[in-house]
Amino acid sequence: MHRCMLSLARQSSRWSRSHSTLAENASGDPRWFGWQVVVGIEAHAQIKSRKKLFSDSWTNDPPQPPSTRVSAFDASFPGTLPRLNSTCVALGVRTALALNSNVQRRSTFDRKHYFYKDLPAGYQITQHYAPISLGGYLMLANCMRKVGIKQIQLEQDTGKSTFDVHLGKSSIDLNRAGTALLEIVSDPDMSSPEEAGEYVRTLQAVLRSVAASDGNMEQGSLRCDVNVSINKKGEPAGTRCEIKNLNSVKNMQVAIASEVFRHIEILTSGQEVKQETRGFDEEKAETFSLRSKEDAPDYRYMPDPNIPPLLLTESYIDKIRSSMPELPDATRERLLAQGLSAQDTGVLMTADAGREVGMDGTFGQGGVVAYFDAVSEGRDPKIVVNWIVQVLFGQLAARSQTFTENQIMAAQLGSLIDMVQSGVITGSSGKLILRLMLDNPSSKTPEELAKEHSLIALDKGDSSMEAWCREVIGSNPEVADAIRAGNVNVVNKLVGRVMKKSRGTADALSVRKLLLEIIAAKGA
Ligand SMILES: Nc1ncnc2c1ncn2[C@@H]1O[C@H](COP(=O)(O)OP(=O)(O)OP(=O)(O)O)[C@@H](O)[C@H]1O
Ligand SMILES: [Mg+2]
Ligand SMILES: [Mg+2]
Repeated sequence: MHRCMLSLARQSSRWSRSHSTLAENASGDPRWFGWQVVVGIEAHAQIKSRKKLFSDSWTNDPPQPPSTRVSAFDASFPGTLPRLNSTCVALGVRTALALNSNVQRRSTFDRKHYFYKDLPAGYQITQHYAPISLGGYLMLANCMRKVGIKQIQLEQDTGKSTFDVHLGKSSIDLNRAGTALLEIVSDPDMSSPEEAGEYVRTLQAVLRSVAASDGNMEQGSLRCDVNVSINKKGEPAGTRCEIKNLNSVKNMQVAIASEVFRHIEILTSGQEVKQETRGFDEEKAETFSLRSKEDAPDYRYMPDPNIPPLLLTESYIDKIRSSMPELPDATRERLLAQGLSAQDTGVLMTADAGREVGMDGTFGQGGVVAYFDAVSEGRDPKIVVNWIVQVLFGQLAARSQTFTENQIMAAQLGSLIDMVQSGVITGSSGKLILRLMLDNPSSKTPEELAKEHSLIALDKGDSSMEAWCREVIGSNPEVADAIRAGNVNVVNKLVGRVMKKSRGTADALSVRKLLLEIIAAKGA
């Protein structure tokens, strides 16, 4: 990545040097003075369903040995027929509604033909002529932009082929073949790499909130093709190039910027941009040609004769509409209204790993926001978010675990927080109990653990607390003298020693107070 950024910086400075005259009448982005950038994104989201789009085969989650999750239909055996998975349709409709798109009462499936080793049928089933949903938009909060959605279509994923250079052999894995995808096609409404990045992140959050997809670019459950063109202000849109196979938001942004610089160089040297499909070389931070428009395959789209039109009733769509979960914009507003900082809200929402979907498309538990909601029920949200973000996330990170591995139940964390708030245990004992719960997950209550480990906070009047204070004063007479002479701050040295003796069960403020009382009484 470092190299990518360097290379971009190089290109950027080269450009601004050679075109400094344009800078004076600059319009828009200083990185490409005088030019307008247009970006449209085709996102392919893998639908989080346990079965494939047209077969009864399980999907490959968690990943299984190659070609063990494949039915005769996915392997394209003669005589097999597709049967549409209703969960995938429900999740498609849910996504469409979340993107303010118009769900079509009638949609159809088509065959898109091309020959590739990971596509046994020689065609992919998609919705070319009549997609499940048309129109819509996504609001980007930071850059204040409304990005239009052109359409959303249901389609099949392909298998995977890998090439072993040492053996000189290609291998095909059909586990992914036939898995359901949603292709979400945006309008060309974005005008910078950053806006494209925000679009993808916002889309990820929406997909996760409706539990339609994990939307993870690195793991391939969200794959984006970006279309980029440039033009001068007031002139018609330029010729677009489509960049495929981008595996992170960061790479996507670098690819767009490098593509913009490439178009500028072509246009300023008097040539024309050719419409192309391009790949992205991460090492060089550059795009490269895959095929030109002339070489584009003729997909010979035709209606799939084996799949009848998908007819959705208004009441079916309404039922899904009325069971829609809270969408990210609404969640953010709700958390902010509860007094959480923008930063904590962002952390909770970013960590919200998505929810499990049942076979019927119903939601289970699992997301960070749902966890926060459960713990903060009847408690101060700001205190709860602090425990989750600072303490729990910190401890999980120290164990290289993610939130999905968190074994502390919301009820356990809730009573732990109550115990600290009411002074039954000290804050440091609370953190210790949380660590114990992570190390040895069990259904034990924090109270039981506190008793088991003798962590119940000591009263100021507790005899052992007074004994420890006297002991510490006795062995540090010079500190006691300094305090009597007016240097009260050094009492903290003694507080630390008493806390150590109490193994954190004493409350620091009470210890401080008691120490000062004893020292003053002695001095009198
Ligand atoms: N001038 C342009 N500059 C940048 N992007 C554009 C421009 N015109 C259209 N686009 C974007 O290009 C994408 C076109 O996607 P679409 O699925 O409609 O067609 P396709 O790329 O030709 O087909 P395929 O699905 O086979 O890749 C859309 O996201 C659209 O917003
Ligand atoms: Mg497309
Ligand atoms: Mg395309």
